[in-house]
Amino acid sequence: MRSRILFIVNPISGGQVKTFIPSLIDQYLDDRLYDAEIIFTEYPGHATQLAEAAVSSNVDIVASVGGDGTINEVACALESSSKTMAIIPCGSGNGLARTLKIPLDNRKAIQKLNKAKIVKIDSGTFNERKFFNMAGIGFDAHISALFAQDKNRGFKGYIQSTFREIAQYQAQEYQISVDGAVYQEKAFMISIANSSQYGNNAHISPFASLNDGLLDVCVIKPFPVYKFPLLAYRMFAKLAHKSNYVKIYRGSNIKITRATEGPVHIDGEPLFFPKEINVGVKPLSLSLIV
Ligand SMILES: Nc1ncnc2c1ncn2[C@@H]1O[C@H](COP(=O)(O)OP(=O)(O)OP(=O)(O)O)[C@@H](O)[C@H]1O
Repeated sequence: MRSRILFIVNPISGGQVKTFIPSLIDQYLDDRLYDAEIIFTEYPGHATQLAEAAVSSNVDIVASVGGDGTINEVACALESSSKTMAIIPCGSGNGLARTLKIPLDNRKAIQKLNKAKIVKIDSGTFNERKFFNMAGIGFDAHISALFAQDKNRGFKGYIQSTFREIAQYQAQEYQISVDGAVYQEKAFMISIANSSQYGNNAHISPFASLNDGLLDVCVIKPFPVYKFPLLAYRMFAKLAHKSNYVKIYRGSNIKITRATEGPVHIDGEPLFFPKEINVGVKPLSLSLIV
């Protein structure tokens, strides 16, 4: 029997047009295996609504065609359901897709669905919100907020915002509790890693695992701006843990407290959160085709 698959396409992710996606699906998805439907999102949050409707329908698989933000919207609806998710990476960073080794070439990613292998991954919670790749506080939350307003999405825009802001950003004090141990840290940013990378192969926590039931709390200490290229190099070389400016704690029951409420990001999407953030993990709660 053919599986019913719904492709949810975010037309703005990655700053590239997606009009070619339906013909790629038509050409490369095996129609002996799949009965496909394709819907383009019309506004932020629409992917969650479409995926929620799919959960209570006879759709078997929901494919997110976009970046980590679109994956988050779809996965929020599918997490802990009986449905399986697929990913066709079309974002700016594609952190989760890269970690799962899903081809970035859309044709190959679609063809892979014809030889589906299903895995389960953990998901994280950041207060009441779910995340699947990375959540964070500090500089990257600040950049996410700026990037969300930028019409020119994509890697270049992200790098431009980072270089413009990095020298002015002020580190903050945080209290971090990880499975009962309490640490006081002044941090440039704190990233909670389910996967190892932010996207674009920038690995902040090279040994983070998507299926260990744990999250990595990566504290990036304040650093002189001239050290940024070395820190960036270490991330791309999967050596961030060797930096004097990076500390990684691992656990499942995490609480972060800062002086005031402020920005956070959840899978790259900016939000405003209270000063106390409870972080948890739901082991193996999302089924994914890889
Ligand atoms: N039709 C739409 N119009 C405007 N925004 C949309 C639409 N559909 C979805 N969005 C929003 O687009 C945002 C960006 O999506 P996404 O994260 O997938 O792309 P990206 O940021 O370019 O990639 P990555 O997260 O991999 O860096 C999300 O916040 C999502 O809510």
